[in-house]
Formats: sequence, structure tokens, C-alpha cells
Amino acid sequence: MILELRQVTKAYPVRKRRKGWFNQQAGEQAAVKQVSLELQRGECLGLVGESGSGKSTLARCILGLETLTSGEIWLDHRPIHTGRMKDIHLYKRIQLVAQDSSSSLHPRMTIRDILLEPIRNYFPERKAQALDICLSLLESVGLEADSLEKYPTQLSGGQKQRVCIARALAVEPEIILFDESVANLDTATQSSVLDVLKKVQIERQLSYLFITHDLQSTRPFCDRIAVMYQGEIVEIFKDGDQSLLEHEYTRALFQTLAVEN
Ligand SMILES: Nc1ncnc2c1ncn2[C@@H]1O[C@H](COP(=O)(O)OP(=O)(O)OP(=O)(O)O)[C@@H](O)[C@H]1O
Repeated sequence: MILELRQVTKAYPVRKRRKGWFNQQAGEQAAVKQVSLELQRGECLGLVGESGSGKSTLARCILGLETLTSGEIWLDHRPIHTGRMKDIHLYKRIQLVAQDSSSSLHPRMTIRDILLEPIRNYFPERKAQALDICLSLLESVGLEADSLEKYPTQLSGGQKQRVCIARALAVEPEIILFDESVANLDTATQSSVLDVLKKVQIERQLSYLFITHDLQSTRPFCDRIAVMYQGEIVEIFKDGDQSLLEHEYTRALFQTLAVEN
């Protein structure tokens, strides 16, 4: 196992507005409740759940962007929830590809510079080969070599998302967290990006946590699917096991799919 979450809870303060007073804390609301999960090496684990169920909060907890209220997160048998691992070391091992790719690509940087940045930061000794690495990254996400000299604004949404994936791959992480990464893409682009992701996952033995509210697109792509509901993981299953589903929310999700198809 590469990543283990043990009873992870993240609660946010709830503040009440009072006229003429400072906002007062009126308790806490747990966005993530007692979540235990294991991600195996080379596995793609889907994380589905409705909006507000806590999926992104969980991803932020894994990346150390949130302090846990309680619980533990272990990366390859080392605790990472303590905040002792430096960000650069954590991000070397875990990368995030978020939903809105355009906002995370600097508009004044060419794709070449965007890809060179992580190579320079993480592998300064590869300076001489850096351009070749950029080209092979572009190839692995199905982009033409001439994209190198382009700016993000000259690319389509699907192409920008591929650049974000290439940038994450440049770091050579062991785990990639995808947070609704294909949600903004049309169906054809979505399926070609998923094909690319599957290919590089197999080639590089990567572990994926694939967050989505779209169970339909996730099913064939994931080895297992965890279902999050109101901050809790209520079920983990393999596609094809639907007859064994126990939680009402998961069964309702599958019923919606049956009606749609
Ligand atoms: N910084 C914050 N302060 C207070 N509450 C927050 C904060 N971040 C998230 N929340 C709350 O935590 C809950 C879970 O939010 P989260 O964004 O993790 O859900 P999600 O499943 O990723 O939703 P979506 O699919 O819409 O992105 C929500 O009720 C949200 O309002």
C-alpha cells in the first residue's frame, strides 16, 4: 500500500453573524468524518459523491493544504499529516490535477516554460535533456510537438488539461490526485484524456485517486470506487459488484445510471 488514511476528520468552524458584533464561532462542521482509505501501488481508486460531500477537502488534507482535526495520513509507511515533510518533498511524490486547468497555467508562459519549470525544480541535473523530456511528456499525453511554443490561451480546454497532466507527470510522482479533472471536457475529449491517463498509469505504475461526481465516467477507469456521502466513506466496491451494494445512497446512484442508459 502506498497511501493510507486513518480515521481522518476535518472540521471547519461555523460562524454566526451578529449585528454590531464580530462573527462568533457557533461550533464546528465536519466536512470529512473519520475517513479510512487505502490506496495500493498502481491502483486507480475512484472517489465519487455528490457536491459538498467532502471529496476536495479530503484531497487537500492529503496534500497537507489542510490541518487535520484528527486522524493520520501515511505515505509509504511515513506520516505526512504531521507537516514535517517539506512541501517540495511531498509534491515530488503526490501531484494534484485540478478541475480548472486554465486558471493554473500561467497565461504569459509558453507550454515549454510551463513544463520546464518542474523539471528545473525537481531534476536540476537534467538541464541538458530538459527539452527532450518536454517533448516526450507532450507525446505521452497525445499533444503535438508544436504545442511547445504556444501559450495556454492558444489551446483548447482538453489540450490545456493534457498540459496539466504532462506537468504533473514531469515531477515523476508516485501518486496523482485528480479532482474533477475531466469534468469540464466534452465526452469525446474526456474519453481520450482518460485513455491517456490509463496508458501512463500502466507505463509508470502510478497510483491515482480519481475524484468525480460522475460515476458513469469513473466506473470503467477505476479498479475500486469509494463512495463519499456527507463527509463519510459509506462504501467501497469494484465495478460489477453492484448487487452487493449496501448503502442507500450508492444504490440510488446506480439506479440513476440505469434510468439514464
Ligand atoms: N475552507 C472552508 N471553510 C468552511 N467550510 C468549508 C471549507 N472548505 C469546504 N467547506 C465545506 O466542506 C464541505 C465539503 O466541501 P468539499 O468542497 O470538500 O466537497 P466536494 O465533495 O469536493 O464538493 P464538489 O463536488 O462540489 O467540489 C462543504 O459543506 C463545504 O461548504
